[in-house]
Amino acid sequence: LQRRKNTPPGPRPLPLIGNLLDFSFQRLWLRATAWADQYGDVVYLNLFGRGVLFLNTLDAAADLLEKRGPIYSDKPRMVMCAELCGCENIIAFARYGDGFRRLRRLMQSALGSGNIPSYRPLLQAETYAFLQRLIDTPENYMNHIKRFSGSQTLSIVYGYRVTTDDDPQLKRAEETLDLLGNHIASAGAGVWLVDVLPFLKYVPSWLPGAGFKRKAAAWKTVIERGADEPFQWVKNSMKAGNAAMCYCTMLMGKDAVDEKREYDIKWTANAMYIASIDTFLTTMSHFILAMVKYPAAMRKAQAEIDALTGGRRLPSPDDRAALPYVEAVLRECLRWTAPVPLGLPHRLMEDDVYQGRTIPEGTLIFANIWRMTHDPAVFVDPEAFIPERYLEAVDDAIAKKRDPWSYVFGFGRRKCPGSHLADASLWLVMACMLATLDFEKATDASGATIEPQQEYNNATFRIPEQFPCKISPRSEHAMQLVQEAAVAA
Ligand code: HEM
Repeated sequence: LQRRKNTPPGPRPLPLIGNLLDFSFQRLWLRATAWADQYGDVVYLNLFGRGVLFLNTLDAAADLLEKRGPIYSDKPRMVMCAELCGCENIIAFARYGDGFRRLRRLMQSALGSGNIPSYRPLLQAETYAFLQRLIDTPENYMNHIKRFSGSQTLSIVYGYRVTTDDDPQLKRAEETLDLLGNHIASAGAGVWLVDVLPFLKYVPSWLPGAGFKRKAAAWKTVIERGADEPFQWVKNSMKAGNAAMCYCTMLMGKDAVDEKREYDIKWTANAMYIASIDTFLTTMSHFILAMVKYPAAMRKAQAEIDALTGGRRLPSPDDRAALPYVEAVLRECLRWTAPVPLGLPHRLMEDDVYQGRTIPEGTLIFANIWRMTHDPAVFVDPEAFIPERYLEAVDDAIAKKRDPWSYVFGFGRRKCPGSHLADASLWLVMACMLATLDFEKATDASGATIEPQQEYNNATFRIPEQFPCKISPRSEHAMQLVQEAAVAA
């Protein structure tokens, strides 16, 4: 049993199954945080003998995932998801090595902070269209956010503009996400029998009991189609000479690219839309929730914007430095939401020792981002939405611990490559929503206020179910500004 090897503290495992009974795959971040309170900064469990480690502080995550990055950046072998269903081409599932480094470099070259200004016109066009839809049918706000995250991503990645809710490329993106989240990765949190007994990969598909292979073959077709179709669309537009500036055209350049580079561009493009849709959905729906629950913060942010623009125009990215309270609202929103509360698991590549305890090779490492963003020692009243906490003067060490950018995007060599893009896009959409819309609690037929309830049914992202709320334009003039901007974009 792994406990005998002087592993870090954690709940006592049972023979063979280890800590299986301690786990809950729904809201695992809350369970992991309760373990942190009981056992400390680093907590170790095992599942059928395989180690699972939770890093509960910024220091522990930095010590291992960043300073010891060369051995903490691998991904677990996922036979069903990665090898049989073809997801190994998607960077978030790629094993650590040369192929992974190639994909990473490619993404960084197009998504580094220096490239973000070139995406501005696309971000603005998508933001204005989204505001218009919110004004027209506010009761469908969750669908509008979904459509915004999907169409913004298709536009940035492929230069493809979505014009209707049932757009075929949007449907394709949704199909891929549904397949990944609800089918391939749903069985026991993504673990299939073939992951435990990899030799099953070689059994013929027609054998009874090999249904997983037939499923995998069908799902692989869907995954590949999700990557091929939009990429082929960009290539055709490039040939026709009417391709828009986007991630793919930026990397394809004017000269012919070799087959390998083209393959890498296609799959990183695919990874981008998979990775951005649910994270945006989670963050933006929590933003609305925060505005509904904390109207004083909303009013303060609106007053700051009005003082700058005089209500005569929409805020633009150039206004950012002049709007410190709006900046604090964005930071608090990322902290309060913690969109990916346990990050994505890394795999330790060799035995390691930390704080005198052994961590065995193969251990899955989770950064407990939820705990870091809700640690009462760092954030007073962590459950409350308080943007003012970022405006206090504090020393550098505390400022780093309090800065959500230090952890909500993960750590080390696998840290989110889309963080600069997410930052620019979220700032713009939130500033424009604050400038033009009011968010309030809904009322029922008798006029009584309905308190929004948060329900979460996703194991990886904190996507809330739609909650009742009232969204309305701040004024006739605000409506007009949105309309003009949406038509002009
Ligand atoms: C609010 C928005 C977002 C949040 C909070 C977020 C957060 C994260 C986190 C926590 C990880 C795991 C990092 C780790 O393993 O340590 C990650 C990975 C990733 N993210 Fe994001 N993300 C966001 C938006 C985006 C966007 C817009 C893109 C694409 C343009 C993107 C692309 C990716 C990719 C490709 C990975 C996998 C990286 C790898 O395994 O090497 N993300 N993200």
